[in-house]
Amino acid sequence: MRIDVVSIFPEYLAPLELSLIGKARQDGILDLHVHDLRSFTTDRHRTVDDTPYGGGAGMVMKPEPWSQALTAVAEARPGHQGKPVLIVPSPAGERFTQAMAHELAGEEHLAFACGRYEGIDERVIEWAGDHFDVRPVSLGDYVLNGGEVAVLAMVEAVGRLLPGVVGNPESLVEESHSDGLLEYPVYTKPAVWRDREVPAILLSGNHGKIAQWRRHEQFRRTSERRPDLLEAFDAGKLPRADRSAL
Ligand SMILES: COC(=O)c1cc2cc(CO)sc2[nH]1
Repeated sequence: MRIDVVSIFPEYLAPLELSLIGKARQDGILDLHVHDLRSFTTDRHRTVDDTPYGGGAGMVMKPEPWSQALTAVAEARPGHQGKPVLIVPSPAGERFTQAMAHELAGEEHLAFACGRYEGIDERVIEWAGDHFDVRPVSLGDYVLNGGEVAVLAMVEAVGRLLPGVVGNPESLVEESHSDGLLEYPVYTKPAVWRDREVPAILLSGNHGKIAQWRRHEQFRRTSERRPDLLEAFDAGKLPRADRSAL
């Protein structure tokens, strides 16, 4: 997978050189390029923003530098078929979910446009539709100062799903949201820690009972912390008898 990120703060993406994502880049699994939007300006001051039409506080990102940067990105991999996906982090975007992470992990080429200020001139989003599958995306119902932190999160969420990135692919199966529920609690040695014992079932060696206990805990946690997920969950997957534990 190729990933291109455009930002006025390219150094914000430095953490993507670390840990599993950094190793994926060294291993050639992930081909990540970060571009400074200002290198696509033509004026002496390398201007990327201006005042908003219609008034209001703050500044808006000018369209021309973005069109230059995104054209360069779209042309970066002429060999590959189809339009790259352009993710535009935005508080007004569709919600980023694990399902979307899985969907994006199947793409050949992802591009991320990191807005700052009050956002990017809307005409860029419209224009980009000729070159990209444009997806405004939000990490959640809160507002950051720019798209970079959202991109760090999304690149990690997507990158870790690529084959060869995490050591044991099994660990991707039983994690929160992989089956629509929150994950069960985990424990390790010592068996007793500060007078707190590990649930006895986990020491029983009875793998059927352990699996049942873990499933109960998934439903209990989801019911307590994210009832919205439970409503969305396909009730037919859990026999009624198991719900009695909730
Ligand atoms: C959860 O917040 C976000 O995903 C988010 C993305 C962006 C982009 C901004 C600059 O236009 S502010 C902002 N917040």
